[in-house]
Amino acid sequence: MFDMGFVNLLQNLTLIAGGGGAATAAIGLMATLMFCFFSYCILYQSRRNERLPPGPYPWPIIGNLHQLRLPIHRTLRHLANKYGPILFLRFGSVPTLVVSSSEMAKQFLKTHDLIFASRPPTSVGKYFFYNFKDIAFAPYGDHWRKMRKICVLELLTAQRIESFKHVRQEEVSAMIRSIWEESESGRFAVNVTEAIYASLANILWRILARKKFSDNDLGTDGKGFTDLVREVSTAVGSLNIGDFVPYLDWLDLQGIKRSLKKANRRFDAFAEKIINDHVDHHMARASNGQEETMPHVKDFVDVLLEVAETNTTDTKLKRETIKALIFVCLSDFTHCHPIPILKLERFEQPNILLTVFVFLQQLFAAGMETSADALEWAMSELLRHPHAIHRLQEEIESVVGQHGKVNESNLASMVYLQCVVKETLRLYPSLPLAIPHASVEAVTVGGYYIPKKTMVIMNLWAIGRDPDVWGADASEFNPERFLRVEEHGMDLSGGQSDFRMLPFGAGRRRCPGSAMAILTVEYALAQLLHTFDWRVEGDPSELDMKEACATTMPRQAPLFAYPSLRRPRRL
Ligand code: HEM
Repeated sequence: MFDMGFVNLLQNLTLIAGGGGAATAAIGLMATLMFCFFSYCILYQSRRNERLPPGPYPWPIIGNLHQLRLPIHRTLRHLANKYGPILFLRFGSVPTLVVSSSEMAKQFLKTHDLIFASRPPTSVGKYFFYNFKDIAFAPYGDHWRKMRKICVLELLTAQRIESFKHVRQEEVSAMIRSIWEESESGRFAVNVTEAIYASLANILWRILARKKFSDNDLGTDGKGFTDLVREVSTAVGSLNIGDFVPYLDWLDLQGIKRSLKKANRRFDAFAEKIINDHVDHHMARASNGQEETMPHVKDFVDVLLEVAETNTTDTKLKRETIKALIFVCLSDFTHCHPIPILKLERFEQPNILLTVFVFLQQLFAAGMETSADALEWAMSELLRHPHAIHRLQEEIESVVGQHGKVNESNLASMVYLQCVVKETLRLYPSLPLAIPHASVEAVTVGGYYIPKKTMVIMNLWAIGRDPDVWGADASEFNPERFLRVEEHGMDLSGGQSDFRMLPFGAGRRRCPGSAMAILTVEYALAQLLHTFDWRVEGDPSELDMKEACATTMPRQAPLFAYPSLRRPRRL
């Protein structure tokens, strides 16, 4: 993510430095350079007085950005090996701290959690997430607290997750069938990566909005959902110069702000369609008297609309209006259409629908790729370690029998499966650099002065592979390590005191979706291995394991493998 952005960034800096002939740009550049130079002098005056953590010396304007290389988490670990587990850098003019050990992570995410619970202001939060109306990019404060509460108490509760059991069952079974069909009964290798991503996207869409969406649901002109996700992903994955060199922000050199605003408009229209669909559905059920007689499983949009109805005074007002309008419409149902209701509502009270939109987008983004990445890495490592596959298959069979189907309730008895998933997340945390934190005030940590508004990057990838904690084989896939007493029963949710690995972060901003993610990954993995034996072309130990550099950390090359049915069965 950062790397692509960095390449763009350097290109753009070179471009404007070249003049381009535009008088405005030239004047802007001169002013900017002078401003940067003086800011730089002032900042480094303070650096001499305070004991900042160690780090390489920054260049004017771009700071240490020129030192970032692909993949960024590896570069940052390399720098940490040289300068220490808290490393001070400057991304443009933004003071940036990289934390690379579990001991230091504990200082930031436990001892001083409150000070580091905010987020740096980025253009993604501003232009795509409706000026930080989301949860993941929102600064610490009232809005974030409200969003977090809705997430934890309404959307991602154990009960709610359980209520979508049938969705996971149906979609994982559909994935298994499609893998078998695509391989033409095991004769051809299948694209396991593609199958996993499609299945997890279907699961998440059904949890969020009741139905799966295809490209055509967004647009039939080839500008469908995939295109939108790609557009946003590119914008999110680009390092916006303006975020780090604020004096250049107004120039929008890479066109990122334009692109985010455009993507936001397209997503907004799509999300509105989803809401319309929910109002339609609700009205149809109400008119048939089904709301009382046939309760249905509520998806996240249902829950959010309900929360909006009951939560606060202003949202209540809006829901009352909706109810009144629905009532009016119901009194003459045949002549009513829900869309005008929503148009009117949006006009009157944009905040509630906005919250729903933002939640939809963000939970999809946060939940889909992360879980899919974990599953594809687990499959990749297992394919390289046949003894681990064998042990896992034996365990699954001992719990469900040869012909039985895996049930989510069986997972608690599958200890080795849990070890495999933990080991995968240790080596391949889906967000290798978490989501940047920001300090809300100056503080001293580990004897070093950390200025206010410092961006803090947790190198979760480096923490999970620290040989001081995990031993000389820290970079090896060895699920058995989690059977040892010290690691057995290790809780990954980040809400406890164990900081040896942090795939879901820790403290106030830890991932609220960890339980759902682990359940989905364990269940899908168990089904994939209980149904099929797997092999790859050539020597499994030679399987390409390079990671791609995106917002998350997927495989660089898709995983292809041959499935063969373990027992004759109907799929
Ligand atoms: C294997 C799967 C997943 C991994 C490895 C993962 C990891 C993470 C990490 C590292 C963070 C940042 C923590 C920090 O800032 O310190 C995060 C935040 C977040 N995750 Fe996940 N996640 C996963 C799945 C999910 C799922 C399934 C959902 C919900 C559907 C979800 C929702 C979120 C949200 C909303 C945040 C922002 C929290 C905040 O800023 O308060 N994640 N996740």
